[in-house]
Amino acid sequence: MIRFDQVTKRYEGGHEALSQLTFEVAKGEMAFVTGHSGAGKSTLLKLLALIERPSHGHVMLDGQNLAKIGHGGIPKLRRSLGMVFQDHRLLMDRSVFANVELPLVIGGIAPLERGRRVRAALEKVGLLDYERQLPASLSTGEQQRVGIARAIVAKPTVLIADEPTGNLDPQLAFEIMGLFAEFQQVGTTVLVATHDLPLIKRMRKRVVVLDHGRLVADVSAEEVL
Ligand SMILES: Nc1ncnc2c1ncn2[C@@H]1O[C@H](COP(=O)(O)OP(=O)(O)OP(=O)(O)O)[C@@H](O)[C@H]1O
Repeated sequence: MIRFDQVTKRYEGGHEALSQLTFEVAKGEMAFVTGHSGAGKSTLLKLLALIERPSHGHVMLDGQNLAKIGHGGIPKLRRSLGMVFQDHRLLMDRSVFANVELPLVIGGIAPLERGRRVRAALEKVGLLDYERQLPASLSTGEQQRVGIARAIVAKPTVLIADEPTGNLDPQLAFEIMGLFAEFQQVGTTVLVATHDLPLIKRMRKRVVVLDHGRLVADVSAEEVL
């Protein structure tokens, strides 16, 4: 489903954020990407979302070489790829419903169908009763769940998340990760970047470890102690 083939990313100024990175994530698998600050975790996810492009090598998503997707193809790619960020990036002056609905509006989905899908997404994250509220009236954990509902509302085949639990206490973080694991259970491929090792250990999923842009360990779910 996801394949990095000898991927190097060098930012302007010569810094190499990823060096000859090769790994695969199978369809329906859930994996963590971890490593020190600056190891290249966010860069890896940005290449998948076409926020950045590799300097060398190929990134494949669902059998498609991302290098072949031009600017015009990016919205379509982003509909098959749900993205969750640490700072959830919600529109604070719009209701929870409107925030979650946004990808469907952009995708040209009809209003009736939008309502159905938004409520299904809010139900999955346990926020069905919150649709009329503004994000500011919700707790940090609830706001993060709105961000997750928005990421999954268009039923993406792949879900990527960059430090999605960074601001949350350990129990809330575990619950949010549990949500990602539930999406995996219904067939979504999930890739989560985090430096939270205790949380990774609790989840018992595959772990890809980066160090200065290089893959230094790839630990299967069964091997996680
Ligand atoms: N737009 C950019 N321009 C130049 N250098 C960048 C850019 N984005 C990231 N870098 C550099 O690339 C390296 C990898 O950064 P990246 O954000 O991918 O790491 P990370 O593992 O996600 O770190 P963190 O855990 O702190 O978020 C770092 O040295 C960073 O300074």
